[in-house]
Parts: sequence; structure tokens; C-alpha cells
Amino acid sequence: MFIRFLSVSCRTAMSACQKPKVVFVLGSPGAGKGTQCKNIVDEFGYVHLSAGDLLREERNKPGSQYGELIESHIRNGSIVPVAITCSLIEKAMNDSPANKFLIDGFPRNKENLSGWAESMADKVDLQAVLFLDCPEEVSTKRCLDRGAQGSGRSDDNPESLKKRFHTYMNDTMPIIEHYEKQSVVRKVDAERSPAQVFEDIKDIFNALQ
Ligand SMILES: Nc1ncnc2c1ncn2[C@@H]1O[C@H](COP(=O)(O)OP(=O)(O)O)[C@@H](O)[C@H]1O
Ligand SMILES: O=c1ccn([C@@H]2O[C@H](COP(=O)(O)OP(=O)(O)O)[C@@H](O)[C@H]2O)c(=O)[nH]1
Ligand SMILES: [Mg+2]
Repeated sequence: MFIRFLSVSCRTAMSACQKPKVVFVLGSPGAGKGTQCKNIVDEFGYVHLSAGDLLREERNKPGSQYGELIESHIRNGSIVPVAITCSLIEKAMNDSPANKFLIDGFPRNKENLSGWAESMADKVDLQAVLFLDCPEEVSTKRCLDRGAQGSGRSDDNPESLKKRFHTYMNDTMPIIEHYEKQSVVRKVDAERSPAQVFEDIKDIFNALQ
């Protein structure tokens, strides 16, 4: 308990402690972010925080004041207000004893970026932005297959996918470009098999350690 308290307060104070390391994982819906994050967790010991999973978990909490708002954004492929997403990410980081995190599917638009800059950026060490690059037709098919296999997701359907891709192209690509200008983006061709994609990712993470 004391150690737990120490780790959280120490991180908050950002005194002599090392800031937690963060890698953002971005790419189109269905690019394979969740799949590759699992591989990275197994091989490199990061903790995986999927912003989408955190939002779905919050939506499912009985009596959550944000449940309906979150569901409406997910179904429409639009982006949940950053204060909600950022606070879920920060809480998950503080609840974990780990010191390196994959943040999957965030930041997705300018508002996400500025919200993160205001409340979190100074508290972490951003190591890289892993960009899984996958064409729309391939990614869409993967999401539709995922839906057909029973993902239970309210957004793995043709109508929501059109909107998700619109958001991705218009709102998320500019964020990737923003990080490209800072030379922190590590781009991987995500159209290949999961094992082939992970071969490239391994090289990237070996170079980060
Ligand atoms: N490289 C790949 N080739 C084929 N299918 C893949 C690949 N990576 C992931 N998938 C499958 O595509 C679907 C979407 O993958 P997921 O990792 O959930 O992507 P994202 O988190 O980017 O939406 C899942 O059903 C997954 O099993
Ligand atoms: O930072 C985030 C991450 C996700 N979402 C919402 O959650 C949905 C699903 O995101 P997820 O990353 O789970 O989808 P994926 O890209 O993995 O298919 C998105 O379309 C958004 O509506 C959001 O608003 N902010
Ligand atoms: Mg995902």
C-alpha cells in the first residue's frame, strides 16, 4: 500500500522520479493497433491502454454520467471530449505500477492534442508515435470481419465505418503529420500479416529501449 502510494504521489509530484514513458499507437480503424499492442506488451513489458476500451468501459458503468454521450460519439465515429478521455487515461496510468505505457487510439484530433498538452504532456516522456499504415479498403474489411465474428461493437458496421474513416482522414491524419514534423513518428506497413508487421515493430522497440 505504501509503495503504491509512493509511486503515484511521486509520479504526480514529478520530483526525482522518472516520468512514465509513453508510446502513442495510431492508425486507421482496423489497422491492427490492438493486435500489435498485445504483441508489444508480451515482448517489451509495456502496459496497454486503449482509449477506445477505456471509453467503452466507462460507457458500460451503470449510472455513468457520460455513458450516452460516449455511445453517441462511438456510433457516429466522432471524438469524445478530451476532458473525459484524458481523465480516464490519467486514472489508468495512476492506477498502474508500470512505468511504460502504450496509449492506443489517442490523440485523434486537435482538441485531443491540446487537452493532452495542457494536462498530461509535461508529466510523461513521449518516446514515439507508432503509426500503423493500412489502406482504407483493407482496414474496413478487417472491421467488418471483426463485427461479423461477434465483436459486439456498435461501430463495426458499414454506416459507422464510413464516418470513422472520415474522422480518421480529416481529424487524425493531421495529428500524425504534426508528430511527423517532430520526427517522432515510426511508420509501419500494416497491410501485411500480423507476424510480418510485428517484425518491424520489434526493430522499432528494440531501438527505443
Ligand atoms: N495484420 C493483420 N492482418 C489481418 N487481420 C488483422 C491484422 N491485424 C489485425 N487483424 C484483425 O483485424 C481486426 C482489427 O484489428 P485490431 O487490432 O482490433 O485493430 P484496431 O485496434 O486498429 O482497430 C481484428 O479482427 C484483428 O484480428
Ligand atoms: O481517444 C479516443 C479514442 C476513441 N474514441 C472513440 O472510440 C471509437 C473507437 O475507438 P477505438 O480506438 O476503439 O477503435 P479502433 O480504431 O481500434 O477500431 C472511436 O471511433 C471514437 O468514437 C474517442 O472518441 N477518443
Ligand atoms: Mg482497437
